[in-house]
Amino acid sequence: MFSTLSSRAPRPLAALAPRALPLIAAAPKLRPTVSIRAKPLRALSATMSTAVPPAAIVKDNTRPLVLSGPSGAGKSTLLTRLFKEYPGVFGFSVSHTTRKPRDGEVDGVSYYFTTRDKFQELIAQHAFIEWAEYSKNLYGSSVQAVKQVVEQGKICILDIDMQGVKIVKNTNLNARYVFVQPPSLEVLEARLKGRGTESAETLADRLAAAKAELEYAATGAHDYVIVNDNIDEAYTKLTAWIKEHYQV
Ligand SMILES: Nc1ncnc2c1ncn2[C@@H]1O[C@H](COP(=O)(O)OP(=O)(O)OP(=O)(O)O)[C@@H](O)[C@H]1O
Repeated sequence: MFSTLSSRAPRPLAALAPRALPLIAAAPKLRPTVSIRAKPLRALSATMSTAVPPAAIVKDNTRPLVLSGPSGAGKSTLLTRLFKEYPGVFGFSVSHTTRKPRDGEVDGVSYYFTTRDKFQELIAQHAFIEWAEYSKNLYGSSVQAVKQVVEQGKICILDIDMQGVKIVKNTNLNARYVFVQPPSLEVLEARLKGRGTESAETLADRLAAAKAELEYAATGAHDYVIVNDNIDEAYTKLTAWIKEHYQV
């Protein structure tokens, strides 16, 4: 039930989702079936002159931005750069935890500190986008906490995996979805090895999960896909897309 994939310290909205939560599969995108070449020229020009222009993109900072992709695809690298370039514009939601506060930690700022019973209640209410257990403590990211970031006037970023994406799609958060894709599974493996965070076992788990992530992305579940071959180019694509869809 609990995630065993992550050997790193938990961070907001980056933990793995519980496998037991209900999943909603995304529908594949439909392609138009009418060929304009079948029409006579006169009809074609009439169609072109009366064609409805594509709807303008509405910039809406209240829509959370979901960044997903296989572990090692480069999400953290891109987000670190984004937060640095646009201080105060983006925010992560505050996570819930059952661990005790450390010196200096403030409830509602560092974490929402909660009891195990209350946490279990929230799980039963499907309040979490993701939750997991690390070192006998529960950590979770709630839909409500995302809304609080939006209420503060920040663009809420969710760095989540496929299971989390499916859950967010089943909420009223009205998010936008960007997928960060590695150039290949071989390159992904090399990057994960290079990061030095994985044992042989977690590496194999992450690569298996990566295949499922790529298959899910191939269904057209995301609004935009960035292949992270070169990090500078990937970052330029991300910021260009953000400027098109958000007021930054
Ligand atoms: N375009 C790139 N070229 C080469 N190395 C890269 C590129 N993008 C990221 N990396 C490196 O790949 C490793 C994985 O990147 P990162 O930690 O950002 O992935 P992630 O998607 O956030 O993974 P996780 O979900 O496990 O946190 C890091 O060591 C990072 O420096």
